[in-house]
Amino acid sequence: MAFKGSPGFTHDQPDQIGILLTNLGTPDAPDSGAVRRYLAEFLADPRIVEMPRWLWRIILHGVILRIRPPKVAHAYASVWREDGSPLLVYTRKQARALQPALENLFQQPVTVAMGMRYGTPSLAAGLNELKAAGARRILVLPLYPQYSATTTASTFDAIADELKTWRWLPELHMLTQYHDHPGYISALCTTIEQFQQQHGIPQKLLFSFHGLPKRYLLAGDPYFCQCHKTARLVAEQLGLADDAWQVTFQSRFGREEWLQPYTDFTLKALPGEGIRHVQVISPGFASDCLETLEEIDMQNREFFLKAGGEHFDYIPALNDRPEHIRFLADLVSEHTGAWQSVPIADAVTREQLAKKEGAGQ
Ligand SMILES: C=CC1=C(C)c2cc3[nH]c(cc4nc(cc5[nH]c(cc1n2)c(C)c5CCC(=O)O)C(CCC(=O)O)=C4C)c(C)c3C=C
Ligand SMILES: [Fe+2]
Ligand SMILES: [Fe+2]
Repeated sequence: MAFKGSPGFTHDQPDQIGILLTNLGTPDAPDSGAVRRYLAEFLADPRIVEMPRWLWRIILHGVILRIRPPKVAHAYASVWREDGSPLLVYTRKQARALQPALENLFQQPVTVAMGMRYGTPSLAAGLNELKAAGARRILVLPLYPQYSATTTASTFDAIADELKTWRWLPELHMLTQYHDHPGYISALCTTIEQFQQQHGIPQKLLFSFHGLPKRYLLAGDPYFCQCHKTARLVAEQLGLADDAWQVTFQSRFGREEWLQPYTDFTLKALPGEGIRHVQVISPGFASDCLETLEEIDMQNREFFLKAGGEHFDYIPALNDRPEHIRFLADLVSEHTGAWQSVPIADAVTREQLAKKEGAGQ
């Protein structure tokens, strides 16, 4: 087999630092065809659905990809923006804002690229963008605060698949979680406090995280515990009473039991317990997306109000809020310390080389 060469590199280029921000991915358009292509790639990932392949292939292609795409495309259409899918739009904004923040911090050029685990732009495209920019030290930062094999490890699989084809590997570091990082917890507290200054204090603050089959927790996935720790740290920092907050899990898929309690069941039950004003935050989503804007802010809002609730607020994701970008820059800085101290001036730049040649040296 032939390994891909590295036309982006020559030996005289400085060893830049490159950051690859990654997220889950989203369809290219809010229509059935694009959603089917996206779901076919997403749901074929063995990290997402752990089931004998032959059986899953029959269910996926025989049932799910025939029934689900039109329904899900309709949901996407309800949150689609002029500039595209919210998940992609916000992740792109994060990458664009992070680059100057990091250059300011490091006082040296840094390239930030963005890639999606499923769909476009792919993780391979992001890695190749960094390579073309001369980045020989690459930090991969999946925007998943809580580790799960379904998301974080799956991102690693795709990074490894691409790097398997490279001849000259970069120095590589991949973050796997930041669920209890003080900067992340503080960014969440700031966004909650600012939101509450405008919307008031609810009777209950719900921390709603994307769910997983309970089987994955029992098999050792730390995701459930990390979600609980994130919520507890935020509640502690905000000084919330025990009955003023709760952790729930959303976005169930399929028939087996997922992590409990379920967000939708909880919101339907809360008015009966005398809770008329809730606020929901989804701290596991670094960027707003279908699962927050449609599932929480539309579907679950309706469940709560129909059950007798009076006031429902969704607190937006951290997205490109300044405190989020500052935190991400600090996080990257903490994990690239050694790289920052390796002077890139050690490598001879093109300009220096040209000068030397010009001077006949
Ligand atoms: C089928 C199993 C699924 C697992 C396990 C799962 C885990 C998981 N997902 C996210 C984050 C996101 N998921 C999103 C959408 C989405 N998730 C699943 C299924 C599983 N997710 C599906 C089928 C879909 C697509 C929509 C649908 O058909 O209902 C999204 C939003 C994407 C977007 O385009 O906006 C995110 C983000 C996490 C964090 C996670 C495990 C921890
Ligand atoms: Fe409100
Ligand atoms: Fe999901």
